[in-house]
Amino acid sequence: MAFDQLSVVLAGLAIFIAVGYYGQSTVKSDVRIDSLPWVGLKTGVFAGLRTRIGSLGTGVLATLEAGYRKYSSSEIIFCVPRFDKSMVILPGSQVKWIVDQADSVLSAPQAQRDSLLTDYTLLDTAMARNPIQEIIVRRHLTRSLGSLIEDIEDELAVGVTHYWGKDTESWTEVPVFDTINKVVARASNRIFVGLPLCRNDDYLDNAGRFAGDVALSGTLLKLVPAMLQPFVAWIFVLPNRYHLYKASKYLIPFIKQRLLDLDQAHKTGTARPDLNDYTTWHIKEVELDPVERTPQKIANRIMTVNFAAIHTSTFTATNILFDLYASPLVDTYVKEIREEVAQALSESGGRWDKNTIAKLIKTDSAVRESLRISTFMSTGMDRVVVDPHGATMTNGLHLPQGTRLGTCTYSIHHDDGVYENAMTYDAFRFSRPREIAITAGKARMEGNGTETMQGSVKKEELAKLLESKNLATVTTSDTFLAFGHGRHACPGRFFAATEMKLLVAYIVMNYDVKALTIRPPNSFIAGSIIPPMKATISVRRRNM
Ligand code: HEM
Repeated sequence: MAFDQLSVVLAGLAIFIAVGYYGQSTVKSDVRIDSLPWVGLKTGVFAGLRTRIGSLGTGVLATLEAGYRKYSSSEIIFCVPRFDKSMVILPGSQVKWIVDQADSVLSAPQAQRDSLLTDYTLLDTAMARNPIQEIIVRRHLTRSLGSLIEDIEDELAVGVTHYWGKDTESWTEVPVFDTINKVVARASNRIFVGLPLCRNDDYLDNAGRFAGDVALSGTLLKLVPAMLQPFVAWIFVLPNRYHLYKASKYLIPFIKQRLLDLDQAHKTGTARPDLNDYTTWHIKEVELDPVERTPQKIANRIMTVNFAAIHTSTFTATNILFDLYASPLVDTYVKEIREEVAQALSESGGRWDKNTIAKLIKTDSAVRESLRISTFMSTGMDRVVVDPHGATMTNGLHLPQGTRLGTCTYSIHHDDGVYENAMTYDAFRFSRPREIAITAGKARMEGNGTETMQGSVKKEELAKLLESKNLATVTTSDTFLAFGHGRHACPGRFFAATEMKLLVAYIVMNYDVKALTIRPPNSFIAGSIIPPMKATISVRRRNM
C-alpha cells in the first residue's frame, strides 16, 4: 500500500478512535482556570467533539483573530480550543513574561514534544529529549556562517538554475513551492552533509518526505487519546521509518567515511579545513559519547535537523516570492533590490561574504516583511507549565501545571496598532528607518570626523542607530515573532536569513519574473498557515 493511502486509512482510524473517546468530553476541562473567557466554543449536541474537530479546520485563524481583537487588545487573557489540548492565549504585552520564566516553570521543549509528539514521530526519544542538534546549530552553524556563505550561494545558484532553467528567450512557467523546496533542501544539505550528497535527488527526496511525515504523523497521532498512543504510534510512523531507512542508505556510508577521515586526520595531526559542515561538528561534539557516536544515531540527527530546516525555509521562501512579485510596487522593489545587490557586489569585487550580505538592507527588509505578513504560525511562543506548583503571572493569575499557553503571532503581526498599515505588504518597511539612521550617521561623521559620542544629540543618534539595527530579520522581539523570541528563539535563523537573502539576490539578479495580478492565497489549517503549493510563476533568465 502506498504511504498516501496508508495516511488516509490512519486518518480514518484516528478520527474513529477520537470520536469514541472525545464524544462526551468537554473542552473547558483542558484548562483548569474558570475565570478565563473562551472563543470558538460550539454549543448543542456533541458540542465538545464538534469544537475539537472545528479546531482542525480552516476557521481557527478567524477564531483567534476574534479573540485577539476582543480580549488581547484589552490585555485580557483568553482560551482557544485545540483538538488535543486547548490553549491559554496571552496578549503580546505578556511575551516578556513568557521569556522571563525559567525552563523549569514554562517549557518550550515540552510544548514542541506535545505539538508533534516527537517522542514517536522522530523515531527516537533522544532526538527531542537530548537535542544535541540544537546545540550544534546554535554554537557551530552560526559561528561558521561567515566561512560558509560562498558555499550556500553556490548551491542556491546551481539549484535555481537547475530547476528554473537558462532560457533567456522565452518565459517558463515554474511551480514555486516544489522548485524552491528542492533548492532549499540542496542548500541546507550543502551545510549539513556537503557535496556531492547535497545534490543526490533520492536522498533529498527521502529527507524531505521524512520532514513531511513528522508533521503529518504528529498531527494524526494527536487525534488518538494519549493513553493509547504508545500502542498505536508504530503504525502512524511507518512512513517516517521507511523514509529514514531510505535516506540512511546514503547517510550511513557517508557518515562512516567521515568518521574514518576524522580519525585519520586526528591520528596524523592533519588539519582538514575542507571538512567544515554539520556532520563534522556533530561528530566532534559527540566524540566522547559512545551511544551518540554511531552512524545510525548521527543519521537520525541529520534527518531531525533537516526536519527543522526544510519546511520552515521553503514556506518562508515561497511566501517571500509571492509577496514580492504580487505587490503593486514590484517594479520599484525589484529595481531597488537589484541596485542594492549590484552595489554591494561591486564594493566586494564580486565576492559574497558577511560584509556584502550586511549591506543588503532592502533585501533583508523584504525577507523580514514577508516573515511578518505571511508568518506560517497563527500562534507562537508555545509553552507548557511544567512546575508542579504552577506559574503565577504578574497580574496574579495562576496557571496550573500542564497548562498550555502561547500568544497570537498572526494577530500581533497584523495589528495596525503595532505596524502601520499592517495588512499591506511593504517590502522596505524595515529598511527605511535603517537607511535614515545610516545616512544620518554618515553625515555626522563627514561633518565632523573628530566627534565623540558625547552630548544628548549624539546619544539620540546612537539610540536611533541601535534601534534601527533591531530591524534586521534575525532580531526577534515581542512584536516580531516569526522565529519566536527569547532563549528558545530559532537558533537556525542566522543561517535561514542568510540563505533567504542570497536566494532573493540570486533570483532578482538572474531572472525576470512576470508580476502577478493576484497574490495566490495562503490556506489556514488547524492553526498553520500554508503557502500556495501549486501556484506557478513565469520566469525568464536575464540576458547579461
Ligand atoms: C525561515 C526559516 C525558519 C523559521 C521561520 C523558523 C522558526 C522557528 C520557530 C518559530 C521556532 C520556535 C521558537 C520558540 O519556541 O520560541 C524554531 C525553533 C527551532 N528552529 Fe527554526 N525556523 C527556521 C529555520 C530553521 C533552520 C534552518 C534550522 C536549523 C538549521 C532551525 C532549527 C530550529 C531549532 C533546533 C529550534 C528549537 C530551538 C529551541 O527550542 O531552543 N530552524 N524555529
